Amino acid sequence: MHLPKAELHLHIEGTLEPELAFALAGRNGVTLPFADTEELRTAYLFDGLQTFLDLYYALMTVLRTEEDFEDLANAYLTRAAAQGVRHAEIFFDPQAHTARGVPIGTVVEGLGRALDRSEETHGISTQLIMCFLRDQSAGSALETLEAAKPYLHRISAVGLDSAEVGHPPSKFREVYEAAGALGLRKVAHAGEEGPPAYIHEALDVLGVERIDHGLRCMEDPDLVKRLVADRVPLTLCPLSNVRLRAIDILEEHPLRAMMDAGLLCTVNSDDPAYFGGYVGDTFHAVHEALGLDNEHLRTLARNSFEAAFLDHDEERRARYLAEVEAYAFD
Ligand code: HPA
Ligand SMILES: [Zn+2]
Repeated sequence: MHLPKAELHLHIEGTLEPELAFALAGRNGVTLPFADTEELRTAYLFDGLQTFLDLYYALMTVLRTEEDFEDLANAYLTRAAAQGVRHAEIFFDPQAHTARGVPIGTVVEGLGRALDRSEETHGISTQLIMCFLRDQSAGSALETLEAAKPYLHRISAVGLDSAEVGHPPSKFREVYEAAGALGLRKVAHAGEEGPPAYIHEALDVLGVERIDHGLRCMEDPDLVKRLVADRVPLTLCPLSNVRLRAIDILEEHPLRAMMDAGLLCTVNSDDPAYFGGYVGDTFHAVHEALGLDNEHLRTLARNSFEAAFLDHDEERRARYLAEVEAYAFD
């Protein structure tokens, strides 16, 4: 679907398609524990976040050089452009690479090579969001922020991802304070598998401006009231929720109820190489499964630009919003 939109919840490592994974494995002399792309695809049956993460971390061992990260980002941007993405705020997981001996500079500079040319090549403006792995220690997150200091000109925000349950946002209070003091903006995954209390904590303790997922807010009516009143954006990922078994089938996704409740919902792809669709595919899927009409879809696109970190460039935001209003559905 070509409706102009911003993608605000996208893990660049989650865009690693099997074909590129095998190509990079060949280029870098890495042996994958799968014979071919077909055998790899059969591993894509997840029973929750952890089984997905195990494969996600295993596969990214093929990413080693700046060129690899550049190729990965270019492949994503090419697909995103074909699906109407005009602005992308892209997560990356530095600890997943530094733990394997790949320096953070290789990751950021490699991605940067693609992002620097993105507007010209793909017509997509971009930002980078550096995520801390919440199942690693708070000390490791602080070390990661320290290691990122030479590259902060390329990073606009910090985020929090990986295995959620048992790793509440409050564990990362100190590193979020430090990130805020460095002028970085703040988001966090919360309420994907974790309870609504984690969403409260992400807001109250970490001071985040957006909640990534936030699906489970619907269990807490007072929290919903708060998110509505404060217009806190939620970056929902419906196809991810189905594949990771947060909900059984897309037809049961609460997106429509969440929009009706007045929540500032956006729709995103999360890890599109693993979850069966890029963001335009996701818009199409919720249109079909939830009976969302064109005006619902336009609202989702409008919300994506409202929730984007474009405060330093309101002219650009206004231009994108005008594109949304002018879009003619076929
Ligand atoms: O959906 C996700 N949730 C948490 N961590 C992640 N890391 C990549 N994708 C995800
Ligand atoms: Zn995510």
